[in-house]
Amino acid sequence: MEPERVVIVGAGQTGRGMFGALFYKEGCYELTFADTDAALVRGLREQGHYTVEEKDLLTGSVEHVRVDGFSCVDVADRDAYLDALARATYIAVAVFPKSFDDVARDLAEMVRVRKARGVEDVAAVILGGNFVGLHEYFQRAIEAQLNEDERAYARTYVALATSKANRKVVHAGTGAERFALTGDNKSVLPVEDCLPFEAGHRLPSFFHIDPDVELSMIEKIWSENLIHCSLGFMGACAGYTTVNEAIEDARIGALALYAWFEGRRALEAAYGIPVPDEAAIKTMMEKFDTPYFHDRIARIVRQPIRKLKKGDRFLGPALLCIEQGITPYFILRAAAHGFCYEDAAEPQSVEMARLVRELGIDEAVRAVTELNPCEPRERLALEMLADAVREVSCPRRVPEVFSRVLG
Ligand SMILES: NC(=O)c1ccc[n+]([C@@H]2O[C@H](COP(=O)([O-])OP(=O)(O)OC[C@H]3O[C@@H](n4cnc5c(N)ncnc54)[C@H](O)[C@@H]3O)[C@@H](O)[C@H]2O)c1
Ligand SMILES: O=P(O)(O)OC[C@@H](O)[C@@H](O)[C@H](O)[C@H](O)CO
Repeated sequence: MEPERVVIVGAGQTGRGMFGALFYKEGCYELTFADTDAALVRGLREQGHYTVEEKDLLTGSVEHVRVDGFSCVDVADRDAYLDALARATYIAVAVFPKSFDDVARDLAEMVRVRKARGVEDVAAVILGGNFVGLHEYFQRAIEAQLNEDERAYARTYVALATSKANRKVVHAGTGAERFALTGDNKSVLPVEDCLPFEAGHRLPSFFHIDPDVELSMIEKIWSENLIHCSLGFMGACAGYTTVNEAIEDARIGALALYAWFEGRRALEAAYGIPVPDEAAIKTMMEKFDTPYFHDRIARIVRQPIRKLKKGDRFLGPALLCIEQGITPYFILRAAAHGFCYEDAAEPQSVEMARLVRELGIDEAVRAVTELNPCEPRERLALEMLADAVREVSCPRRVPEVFSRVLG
């Protein structure tokens, strides 16, 4: 029997370091990496392998996984790319939200190719990315491009499943071999319980079929990513370069934890998800401050405008807090730091600084977050966030007339 094929869309850190390594270790799949970055595709193809360092963040023990025997395809090479998609049993997507529409367009084209070929084997599209509502977003975006027959075909033979791709993976850095990655060693991938394979079909052993992955994504993004980015934003303002430095600054560590608590209390009130106990909190903090991994703040805060939008790691839990009668003081205070640092190498931070300069704080906060001032809860979040930006940026922004009075 031919091996099942896997296409990984987005051959970056998560694509190679989590999906790639996990599928490779199964030992029974034919792997293809697809990417829009022509140099990455060419380089991976030439080298023919890459290494992932899988680390236990608490003990420092390490396993090196050398991934090889894969193919690579440039998304611009349409025939080859669509052919690979059409022949795959699993398609794992690991891109940022700004690329979701492009990937949805390609998946819709894949549906047409499969239908035209009369393919009746199921394909499972495993969606990854820090985004609340992955399944719904892709379903809408794909179906919007299909006619009624194609939609009916897609609903029968192409399953979309949200997954919680939560391995922390970064480039291995200077001195390491080209394309090498390093990260934690999470060995399971929670996957939505909706794969319509026939009875007896063997799923990858690392799939952990979960009845409510969308809710665990909400939990992950609105608490773990919330504290991560709170440390990142406040750390960036303090001039730190790694999350370890930020958490070792007792004040920043405590403020980030308070933000996390607000999010956790809201998750408990709204969804009944218990607030983790002290031991779990200690482990989480130890993993952030591990001596074996130095996550760069520049990575943690990348694309700050995305991170400050309505459903993401700050405004998602902040609005949930307001809905549940909890004041999201520390969440919005941490978020405010995103408006108060400027990194010339990060286009979205440069853009935010421009918005604040040209529009003033209130309008800049509205433009970045896309909160609706006519909706009472969103209006409260907007006003609290704008005031927090005023407070956090105070020494630099006190109007001249006040500073003269205040001396
Ligand atoms: N790195 C992590 O630790 C981590 C952990 C959990 C979740 N995530 C999430 O995974 C996603 C990817 O993050 P990453 O760190 O791997 O980023 P990355 O930049 O390393 O990889 C993204 C890759 O996608 C490619 N790409 C962009 N548009 C594409 C398209 N239309 N088709 C195919 N490829 C395309 C890019 O060229 C790039 O190689 C994000 O949503 C991120 O939030 C990352
Ligand atoms: O990937 P982003 O940019 O959405 O967020 C940066 C980090 O918080 C994130 O990559 C975490 O390391 C990851 O989500 C861990 O599961």
